[in-house]
Amino acid sequence: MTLASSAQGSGDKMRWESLLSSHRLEFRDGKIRLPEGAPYPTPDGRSPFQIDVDRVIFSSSFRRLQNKTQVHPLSDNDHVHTRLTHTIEVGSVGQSLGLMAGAHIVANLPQGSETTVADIGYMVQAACLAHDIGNPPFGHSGEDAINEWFTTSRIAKEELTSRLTGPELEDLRHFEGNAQGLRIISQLEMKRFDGGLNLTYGTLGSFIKYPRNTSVPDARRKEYTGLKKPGYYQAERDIAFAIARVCGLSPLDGFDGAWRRHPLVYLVEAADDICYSVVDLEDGWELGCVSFEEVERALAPIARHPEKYDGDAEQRWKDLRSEGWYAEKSENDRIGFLRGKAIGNLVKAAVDAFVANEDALLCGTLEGDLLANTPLGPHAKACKKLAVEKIYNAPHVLPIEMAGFEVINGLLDSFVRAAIDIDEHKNHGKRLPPQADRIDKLLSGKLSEAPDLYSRLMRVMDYISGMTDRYAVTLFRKLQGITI
Ligand SMILES: Nc1nc2c(ncn2[C@H]2C[C@H](O)[C@@H](COP(=O)(O)OP(=O)(O)OP(=O)(O)O)O2)c(=O)[nH]1
Repeated sequence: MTLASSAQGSGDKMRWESLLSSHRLEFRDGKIRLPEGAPYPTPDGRSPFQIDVDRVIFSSSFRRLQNKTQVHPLSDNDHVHTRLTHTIEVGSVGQSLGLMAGAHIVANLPQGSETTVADIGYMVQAACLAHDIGNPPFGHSGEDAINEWFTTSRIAKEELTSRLTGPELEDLRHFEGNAQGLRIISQLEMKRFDGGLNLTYGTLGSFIKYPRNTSVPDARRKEYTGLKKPGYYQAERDIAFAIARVCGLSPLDGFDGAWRRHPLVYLVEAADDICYSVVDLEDGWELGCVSFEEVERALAPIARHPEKYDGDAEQRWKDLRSEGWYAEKSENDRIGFLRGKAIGNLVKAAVDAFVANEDALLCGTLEGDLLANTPLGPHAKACKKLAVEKIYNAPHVLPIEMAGFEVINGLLDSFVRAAIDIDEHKNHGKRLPPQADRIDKLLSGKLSEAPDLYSRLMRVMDYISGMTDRYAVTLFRKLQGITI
């Protein structure tokens, strides 16, 4: 029996009334103030979750996604996706998923509930708009670079191991865009270290894709989808516990601070998967990594006649090619047609799977993600496989990712050195080296005002991971004396 299927009985079943909470994360005197009584009414008649959408969109971390890598770092082609265009698309698909699944959820809520279908659309959209907000420069290779530096660099091994606790070290060695995202929306943006964007618990619960900390051993990550990656750091432990408590997430037995996923996480995840499994192929074709025919063969079984789910994929591609109206279109138009149809069909299939598996979602027992539980799952998986084989490791991607690795290593060398020197200075009254002083000023004094070394290092991570690709390269060059 896997962990996913081990929740038993109605005692373990999560309840929509708590999962859709419109109470906001709030702090008083530096501590979380758990909600009491009814949520405050919104001042202007907007849905509380629409306010979440607006707060995420107007945050500076969201704006910086425009110059962060989706797949192709620092591309000269203005037509391929950045994290921002990807995020906007995920928000759009997420809203549709939320509205369609929301119609089913709201129809079955107890009488007197005020949650509307539109609320659920906004809730999923807000979580979608935030889903990549914690991504560092250079995408996944940026995450790898940070983790490798904190595991293998001389400074990390010789100077940090003895100064930090085990869980603190785990946070730094497992930098993860998802955990950083929670930190951004709940701590760093708007009200700094005072509840951040003050989002609703419903949106925060839908955002935490991996409701566990960085200390879960690698060997246990496969036991449940929600354990795959870290979703929060020690610094956000109280916030994660508050989200779990207010939303009523079921605890995962045998773990300290891990819970079953909020059911709407599955819609956020599906929106992300739907978008990138389709458009990464389109971008790959645009940049010459895959041929038009490869993309067409991959998308045709999803775009055409999805009701014939068991049909022969090859035959469906041939049927499509033989249709006169299609054959007359340009390749660009054909890609546009396939994209639109494929996304529409995947959305419908995901909503069907959500409704069919609602009980398992509320019990936290669904195995795998939502798309894997649809008849289109294998075709979506084939799209991802093609992207992994031919696009993510394309010849133009790898050298820039390697350069990104060097950039992040160089920045961490300088900034972590400064954080350690500032800590020594604070603890032993030593003279602050001039470079540490400059770096502290660059971060507006955030390193010297932090209470301890762990907090200083987290602020270094906030600064470096918040950089856009271009800013990281420019700053690195300056620090190396390449451009003054
Ligand atoms: N250049 C490059 N892009 C990648 C690589 N792996 C994934 N990507 C791209 C593909 C997608 O557009 C995007 C997200 O892919 P992932 O499967 O890693 O993310 P997923 O959303 O499942 O991760 P998450 O669970 O949200 O952390 O990043 C890689 O090795 N190289």
